[in-house]
Amino acid sequence: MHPTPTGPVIEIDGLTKRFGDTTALDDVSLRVHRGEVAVLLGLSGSGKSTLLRHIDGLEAPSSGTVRVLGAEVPRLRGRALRGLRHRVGFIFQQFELVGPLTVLENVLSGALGDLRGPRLGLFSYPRALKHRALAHLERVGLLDRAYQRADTLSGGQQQRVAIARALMQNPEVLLADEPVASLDPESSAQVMALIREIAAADGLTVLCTLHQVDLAISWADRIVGLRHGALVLDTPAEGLSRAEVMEIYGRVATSTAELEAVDVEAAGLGASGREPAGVSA
Ligand SMILES: Nc1ncnc2c1ncn2[C@@H]1O[C@H](COP(=O)(O)OP(=O)(O)OP(=O)(O)O)[C@@H](O)[C@H]1O
Repeated sequence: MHPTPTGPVIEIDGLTKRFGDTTALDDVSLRVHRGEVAVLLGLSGSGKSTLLRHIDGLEAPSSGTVRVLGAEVPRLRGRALRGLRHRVGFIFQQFELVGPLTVLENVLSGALGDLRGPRLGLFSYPRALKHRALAHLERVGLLDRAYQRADTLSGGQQQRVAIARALMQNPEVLLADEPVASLDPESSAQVMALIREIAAADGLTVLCTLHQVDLAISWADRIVGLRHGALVLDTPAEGLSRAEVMEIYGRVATSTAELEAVDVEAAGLGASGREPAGVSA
């Protein structure tokens, strides 16, 4: 359990990020409070990953401020930056596990920040850490897979291992960058339900990018929409209609077929990964 709220966990003000001629984020201001579960929606290239990366100090702003858990992230260096990253778990679309290692070793690697020096093999980890790792595996329903090679698991199982690894940090914030983009609908639903359950139990603040509009509405407390790097929607998810959300994508779609077509393009499964034809910015 984490301390009671004393203000926003994530405070972003006037954040602009340019990569050469590309404005990836355009004057974004956002507050996320402790325990909130928010989804970032937007077309491919709208700046979602770049926003998450600023929160973890992986990108530095061109202008504006990013405060996370009270720290000015762009000013952090060395130990202070590692300290922040310890409190912020990050899970990714491609799980980022070490395939030939066991599931348990992958989970244990989440605690490497607590240990001095590299670790080779299971015997090199303290027993107490192994117990913690096994407890997290039990929590994600994979205790029976602890000694299996990570790359022999299904995609959904691998993402659950990645969640267990993130939990080894005992994080206060969880960032998830398209955590279910490579999963089938059933595994997606399981992984998202698991994140929600853990967030509620541990008081985690979650910011998650997704491409599935319906899943976002049913799963999140709050929907934040980015379009061309600018924040164009920030609203509670409850009661939100799909059509309202689709405005993020540049138009109000009218038919189910049209909505589905936009979802496919938004997920980068369409031909271009850019805005649908006929969309005006
Ligand atoms: N390191 C970089 N160098 C140059 N351009 C970058 C870099 N990172 C991101 N961009 C550009 O910034 C814009 C936003 O990219 P970002 O990855 O944040 O979008 P996204 O909404 O997460 O997209 P997707 O849904 O496809 O992951 C894009 O135009 C991208 O090409």
